[in-house]
Amino acid sequence: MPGRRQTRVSSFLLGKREREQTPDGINKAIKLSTLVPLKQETIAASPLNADQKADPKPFVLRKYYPPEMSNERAQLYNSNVIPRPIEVLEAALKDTSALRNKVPVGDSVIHWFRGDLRLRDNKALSWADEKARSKDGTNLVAAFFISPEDMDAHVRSPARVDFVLRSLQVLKDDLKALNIPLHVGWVDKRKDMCAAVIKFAQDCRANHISANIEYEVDELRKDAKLVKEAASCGINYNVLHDYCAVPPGKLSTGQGKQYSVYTPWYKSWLKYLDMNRELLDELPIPSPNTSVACSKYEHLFQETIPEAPDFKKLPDKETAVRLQDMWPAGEAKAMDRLEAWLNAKALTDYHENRNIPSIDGTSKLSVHFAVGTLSVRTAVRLAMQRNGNKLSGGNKGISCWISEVAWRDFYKHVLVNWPYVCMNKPFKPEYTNIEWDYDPELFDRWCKGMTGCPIVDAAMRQLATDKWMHNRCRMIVGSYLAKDLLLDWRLGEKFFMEHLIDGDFASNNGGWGFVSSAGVDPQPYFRIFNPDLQSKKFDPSGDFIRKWVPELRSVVGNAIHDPWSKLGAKACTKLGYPKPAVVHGPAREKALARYKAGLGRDKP
Ligand SMILES: Cc1cc2nc3c(=O)[nH]c(=O)nc-3n(C[C@H](O)[C@H](O)[C@H](O)COP(=O)(O)OP(=O)(O)OC[C@H]3O[C@@H](n4cnc5c(N)ncnc54)[C@H](O)[C@@H]3O)c2cc1C
Repeated sequence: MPGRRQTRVSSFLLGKREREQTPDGINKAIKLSTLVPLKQETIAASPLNADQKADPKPFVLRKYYPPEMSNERAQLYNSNVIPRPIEVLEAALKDTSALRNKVPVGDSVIHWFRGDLRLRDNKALSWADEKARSKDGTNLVAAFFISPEDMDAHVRSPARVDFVLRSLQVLKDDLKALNIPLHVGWVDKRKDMCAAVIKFAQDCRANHISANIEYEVDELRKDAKLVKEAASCGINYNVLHDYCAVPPGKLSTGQGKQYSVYTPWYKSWLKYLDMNRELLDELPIPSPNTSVACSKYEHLFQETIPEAPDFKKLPDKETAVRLQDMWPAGEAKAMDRLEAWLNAKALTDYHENRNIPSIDGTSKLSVHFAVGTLSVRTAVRLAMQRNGNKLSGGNKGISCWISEVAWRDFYKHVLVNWPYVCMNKPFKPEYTNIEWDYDPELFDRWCKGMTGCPIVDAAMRQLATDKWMHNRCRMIVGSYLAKDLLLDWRLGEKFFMEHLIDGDFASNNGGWGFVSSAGVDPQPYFRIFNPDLQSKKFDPSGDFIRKWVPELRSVVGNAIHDPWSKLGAKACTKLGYPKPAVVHGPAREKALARYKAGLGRDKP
């Protein structure tokens, strides 16, 4: 194919996650010289003309390019030589506990909202409420800080940013009804976040700040820093586990290690929750501030929710209105959706239909879990109650749904225990050695849903329009990218984050690890999806393809799954449907050979 570039690029990263922190003496393996020069703007991946020179860095997409961590360094986390960021946070809490325990209540208590944009069933918010109510005249004050640099570093999609801002408006109104002000601050540089939070607390004469723990590496480090800096100012910064039904670190194998395979982890998750049902107890919404006491915060009540920074704005009004209709924001809408789902026949049929993308057979609650407008505890508790108080067994659809919700916990546990997955490092370090193709034309076709593989194209176009993709399709397009196209899976991972409304680091990274085989093992075997068979099995009628690929709407029967070989080039050209980018059989052989070579063993 003219202009096609085949370039091996393994020494730089494909998006910023984490700059490697380099405690003295243990960062020798990191070659800082491999850093790619800074570049601010996204470079669109586009085909080259035959006479254009191949760019050795076709996928330099973002401004931060820390080098990929060495396998040796990743191993240092596994062998407990480098403390995990959660351990650093725990140590900071422990070291400052004497100081923090002595802090008097103050004029107000701050709750810092982050990925928990709700009042109901919110651990740290409840703690702050209790603290505020422990002294007469103390107010509960809420805060949220927008940082464009954080949005950039976490690769937030404009759709997700928009959803968060809409949810903040709802939250502000709900809090106002309780006389609780919500301050939405703006912090340009993420390095200034701790200072901004402390300053806000001091302005409100607050001695206590609460927040729920976020598990991404940079967030854990930020919290550890804030615990110490706040303590040195006489402020108690208290963080609690809230984002999982079972907090990370609670489950371990017989050898005391974190599980890396889902099924035994899930059995342990069920057992733990059964033995500790109180973990699912609902926490009350905060009690109101007295209007007299909080009148001094009038200026905070008057504040408006800022707009998204320019680089995270939706492209136009029409898209904004469409997403608003499709994904109503805020806690009340999350509960409406959960309640409707718990009463829907689709829930009891979930085990049978959840893999069929043409059926509306899943909850579509992921965006609410991602931004915290819904607590996972609430969802599991209510589903369990609907299932005769059983977490497993009982109704097949309901127990299957609970087991899917558990995947979300699983990937957060993985992230906490193997923090290097947050640093562009595959869970299985040996997968670093796979030689990926970095072909801009193939990547461009995948992104645009123009691969000539109908089920892949339908799914990618669903993502472009709805900012959401069905789970089965996420697996199909992921496997197609990493195995049929042999493109670096991290390109796909990043593209998903840039577009999904429900983009969540742990679940996305876990999903991409699964489809590329470089992640934790859901099944202990290597597999390459055959997109044609997947299409026939999970979209047997072809309705999903017809919905999203208008070029193929008139195609009847099984030809819809593989039109170029069934209808021929002439007919497909007439329909305007692209020629397949690769043929699955040879692509599969090539992928197997590449994986075997990279892993240095007979079988991948
Ligand atoms: C390559 C890939 C990338 C993914 N990226 C994300 C992501 O960025 N954010 C995200 O929330 N999910 C992600 N998932 C998981 C899953 O596809 C979505 O959670 C699901 O499609 C959301 O739709 P739903 O709410 O209707 O799910 P339902 O089927 O109704 O499931 C209920 C909830 O369970 C959780 N869940 C279900 N399946 C999974 C799973 N495989 N992994 C983790 N959690 C799960 C979700 O919170 C979901 O909302 C990814 C999966 C793959 C294979």
